[in-house]
Amino acid sequence: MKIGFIGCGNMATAMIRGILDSKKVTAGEMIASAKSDATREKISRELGICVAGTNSEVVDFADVIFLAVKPQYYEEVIAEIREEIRQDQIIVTIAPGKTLHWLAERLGEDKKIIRTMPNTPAMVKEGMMGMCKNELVTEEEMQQVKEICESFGKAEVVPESLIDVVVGVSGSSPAYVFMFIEAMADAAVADGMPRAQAYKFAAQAVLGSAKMVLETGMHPGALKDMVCSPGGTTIEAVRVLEEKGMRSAVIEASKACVKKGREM
Ligand SMILES: NC(=O)C1=CN([C@@H]2O[C@H](COP(=O)(O)OP(=O)(O)OC[C@H]3O[C@@H](n4cnc5c(N)ncnc54)[C@H](O)[C@@H]3O)[C@@H](O)[C@H]2O)C=CC1
Ligand SMILES: O=C(O)[C@@H]1CCC=N1
Repeated sequence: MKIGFIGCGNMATAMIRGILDSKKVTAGEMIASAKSDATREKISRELGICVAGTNSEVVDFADVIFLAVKPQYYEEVIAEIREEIRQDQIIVTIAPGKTLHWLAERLGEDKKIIRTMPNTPAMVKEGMMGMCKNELVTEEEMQQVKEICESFGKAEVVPESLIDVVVGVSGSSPAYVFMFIEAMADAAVADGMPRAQAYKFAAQAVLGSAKMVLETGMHPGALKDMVCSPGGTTIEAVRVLEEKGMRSAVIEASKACVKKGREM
């Protein structure tokens, strides 16, 4: 399976690295287009894949084509490649808001389309992707693309009605988690810990807590209770977090994120 990326910024680079490292696809079976000479030189040097100066070259070469440009460029890129896409190719989108219906209207109703939402932890092969497809993509093709995407983390098929929710819970949420880590580290710095050490302690606490949720299968509330000793330190922190509306802030932020995605 030959894989192409139109646009090669943060997300595409992370995904390409994962795919190459998995050895499911060789560098010779991958291509990416980029607009500037500087980006083309960087992709070629860092990833060793074929680099195209035009999006047509990607369409000409690949069986599976990831549209990895920002949502505001989707319309223009689709108009550019629409006539060149063959019915046996699969278009994979990674932008929020662009529904299968919106995409089929522009790409053509006869085109195979998979709509996904990845996230930047793909850079360290700990990504989380939600994906859905139109009826022209077979179950076997979906499975093949899913396996490719699992080379940079986890991937799960969801109904299209949940893709906007995926943006809030995993597509955008790394940003909230980074803010949480930064805030915890700021507090540690305020109490005298060197900054680099503070980031390490805060990030490892988040990593370990996430692993506990995934690996124990226990309820997050029960895991929280295990940390809170009666009359101890943690319950004091929990009391202040509740007073400051932490849960509500996260829920409202995530709902604003999902709402924005639906409007895009
Ligand atoms: N950054 C993130 O955390 C996530 C991003 N996404 C989505 O992934 C997509 C890409 O986002 P990023 O990688 O963050 O953006 P980016 O800005 O890092 O990369 C986009 C690349 O596309 C190139 N580009 C723009 N117009 C082009 C054209 N006409 N032809 C070829 N290349 C073109 C740009 O020069 C740039 O290198 C977006 O749709 C975004 O919404 C999805 C999930 C997470
Ligand atoms: O902020 C955004 O619009 C993109 C989509 C999910 C993460 N970043």
